[in-house]
Amino acid sequence: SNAWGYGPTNGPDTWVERFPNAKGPRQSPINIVTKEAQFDPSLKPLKIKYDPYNSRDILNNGQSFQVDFVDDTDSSTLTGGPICGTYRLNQFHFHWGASDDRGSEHNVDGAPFPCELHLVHWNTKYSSFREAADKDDGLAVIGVFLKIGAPNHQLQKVLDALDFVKTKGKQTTFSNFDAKTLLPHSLDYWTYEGSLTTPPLLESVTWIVLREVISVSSVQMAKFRSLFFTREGEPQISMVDNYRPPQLLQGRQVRASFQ
Ligand SMILES: CCN[C@H]1CN(CCOC)S(=O)(=O)c2sc(S(N)(=O)=O)cc21
Ligand SMILES: [Zn+2]
Repeated sequence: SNAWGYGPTNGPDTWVERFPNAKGPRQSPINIVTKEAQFDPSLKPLKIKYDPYNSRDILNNGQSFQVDFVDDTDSSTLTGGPICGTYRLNQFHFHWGASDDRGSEHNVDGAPFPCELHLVHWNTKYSSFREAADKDDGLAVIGVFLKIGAPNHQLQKVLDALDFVKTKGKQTTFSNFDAKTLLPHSLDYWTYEGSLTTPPLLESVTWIVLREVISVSSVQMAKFRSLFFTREGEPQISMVDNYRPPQLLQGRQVRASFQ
């Protein structure tokens, strides 16, 4: 099928054929060169308020798995930081590799991490997530790197649900999950103007990449890799290496919230 993906015939290098944004001026992810990220004292601290009551379900969408949130009120929001106004949490998902030496989308000083968490928020100046998704200031995504170390007990709650969403299209209820428990202690961040890292590659994302990592064990990484890109009953293709490589900065400035 001609659907986009991460394989040899439909992967990131082929996306430009159907999604011309791939050649745009503000594409993501990027390699963050820490020495070139300029401290900006005007950047505010991130203010993150997540209500566990809003978590709804977990879904294998055939490219990653995501935890969806009810976003019809301002109970799970992101404010402050580089953004103006209030952005609501819509979903979070991950990108990971076939082995621990790769998997993240952003790189730091040329190095990838085994996994990267994305928390996707939309600007409430627009009437819905779908309306916000293609506006210059429509989305704000918090990126968190995962590094191999001690098992992450908060993450384990998410991983335990993966047994029920092994194949594309599967979803199950996932309630009462506090996404804040996935964040590191420090909310120091790098920020730059970018895009979705998957088709349609819309240039509508203010990226907020946290400097502090969270831990994940190698056993937990194997659980991510137990998922499939494919539907039940189709020949199985393991869901691994679902990351886009870094894109050209094209003159953009990466700012740091810390010195
Ligand atoms: C598999 C499809 N992924 C995308 C689906 N959505 C786009 C909806 O277009 C109308 S979305 O806004 O939820 C996001 S955020 C995101 S990333 N990796 O940049 O954080 C990718 C996608
Ligand atoms: Zn993502």
